[in-house]
Amino acid sequence: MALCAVMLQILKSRSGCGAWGRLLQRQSSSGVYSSVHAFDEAEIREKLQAFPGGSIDLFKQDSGIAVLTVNNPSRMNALSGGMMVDLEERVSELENWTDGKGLILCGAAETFCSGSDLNAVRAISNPQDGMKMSMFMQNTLTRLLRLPLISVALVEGRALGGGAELTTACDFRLMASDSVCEDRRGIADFVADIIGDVGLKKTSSHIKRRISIKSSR
Ligand SMILES: CCC(=O)SCCNC(=O)CCNC(=O)[C@H](O)C(C)(C)COP(=O)(O)OP(=O)(O)OC[C@H]1O[C@@H](n2cnc3c(N)ncnc32)[C@H](O)[C@@H]1OP(=O)(O)O
Repeated sequence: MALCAVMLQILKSRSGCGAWGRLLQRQSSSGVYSSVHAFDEAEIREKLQAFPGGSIDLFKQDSGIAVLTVNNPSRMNALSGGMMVDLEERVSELENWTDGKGLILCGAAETFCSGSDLNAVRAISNPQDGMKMSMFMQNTLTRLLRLPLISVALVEGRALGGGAELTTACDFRLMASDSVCEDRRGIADFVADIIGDVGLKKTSSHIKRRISIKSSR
């Protein structure tokens, strides 16, 4: 994978100095929602695990660069419930990786991610469970964004819906020339999905810049 090789070189050569060094000093922290918001993580984990399929694979290299792969090729790397739980666990692992410098987030089989698995989304049919799934993912993506690692989303093929959101949890997006990164629900929903209604009022400018990937293609 040529793009991946280029990113590895850039991360290896740049990490640990100047602005990059400052980025590395960011501290991991907890997500947005907790029991204060009536969020019961164990409950939603159990519900998500009822929708298995695919995996999120983490490969930590001795160089300090990790590769996180969204792996569900038969569904264009759609995120099943089990993969959402996997992602949270891989983020926890990265939060505890003291030797880490950089992270490449990519999809298997030369495509990025076609969003949430529509079978799981359809099955989670009531608004309460939908909200809990959204809170779970917002917590995970917030923690991914706050990792003290330089992170790059390597986009080949399609990054759609939740797949496009996933790219916004990285510091940078490197896109193949024929790749597509879009959310068909529109910018407002896109923002709301990432940070939620409460967070919307506090949207920081860097998040707004990330959203502009939709219109920049
Ligand atoms: C946060 C909210 C969200 O993320 S909602 C989900 C937003 N995403 C979408 O709406 C994308 C839905 N998928 C598509 O539009 C197409 O499958 C895309 C990705 C464009 C690929 O088209 P094409 O190259 O023709 O392949 P295909 O449709 O035959 O797909 C191959 C198999 O993969 C499956 N697949 C794809 N995406 C999903 C998905 N998000 N959830 C569940 N399954 C998905 C297709 O159903 C198809 O499966 P099968 O081979 O028919 O069994």
